[in-house]
Amino acid sequence: MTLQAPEQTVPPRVVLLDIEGTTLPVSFVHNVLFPYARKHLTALLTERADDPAVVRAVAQIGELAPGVAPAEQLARWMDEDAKVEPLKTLQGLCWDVGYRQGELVADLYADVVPCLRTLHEAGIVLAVYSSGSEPAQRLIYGYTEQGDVTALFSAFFDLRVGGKKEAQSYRAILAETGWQAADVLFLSDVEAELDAAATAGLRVCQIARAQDATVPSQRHPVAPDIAQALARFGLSGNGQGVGERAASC
Ligand SMILES: CSCCC(=O)C(=O)COP(=O)(O)O
Ligand SMILES: [Mg+2]
Repeated sequence: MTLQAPEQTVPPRVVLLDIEGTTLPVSFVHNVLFPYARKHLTALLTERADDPAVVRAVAQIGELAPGVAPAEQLARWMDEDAKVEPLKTLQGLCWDVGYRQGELVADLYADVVPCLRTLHEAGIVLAVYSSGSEPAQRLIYGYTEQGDVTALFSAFFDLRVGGKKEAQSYRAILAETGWQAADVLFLSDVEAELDAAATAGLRVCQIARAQDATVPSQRHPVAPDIAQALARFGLSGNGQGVGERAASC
């Protein structure tokens, strides 16, 4: 049997989680969520033109793409899978209707909820960092097959703090929360995001899901699921060396 040493002896106090490709299959985002938003976005722009969130998003589109019709610019961004705030805000508004009407239910990976529940009970702080808007993140965890699990999370970060491939965004999260960089473990499937988080001093591990065919990182620790990532960082079920923060997933 091969024993793998934990990445560091002191386990993290905070686990910061990406969504797409980490807790939720990429296919759910690209084959369910994005098409749903694409289908409903144009109607949303007209039917909710007075909604302050829509007004603000349309104004942002005007600043980012002057002279382009909002619906046209949104279509371009969706084609490119651009991570821009007004698109993410408006997609979130579309999904809000879909979840409330029972048309959408977040298809989280099976290991996610049991694992996060155990961590939460062990006193580990859980937080989300996704390009999807904070309301969209809350919807995902509010409408899962296992029910509403948003209470497991202490904080939700979106593009308000910056892009996920920028080290400055992770520094902004640390500044806002007061967390120490070395206490935070960031889990993501995207190597460039891990690079940025590591540059800001966070501990990182790639989640390389077989279902998503994630290409394993050559630069960072890699695990096939969240439970095995946590075990690498001393948050495993055997409790060795992690005291009250021991977690079993
Ligand atoms: C939070 S809802 C859907 C995710 C999304 O809109 C997206 O662009 C994926 O972003 P991530 O940062 O989670 O890869
Ligand atoms: Mg991801």
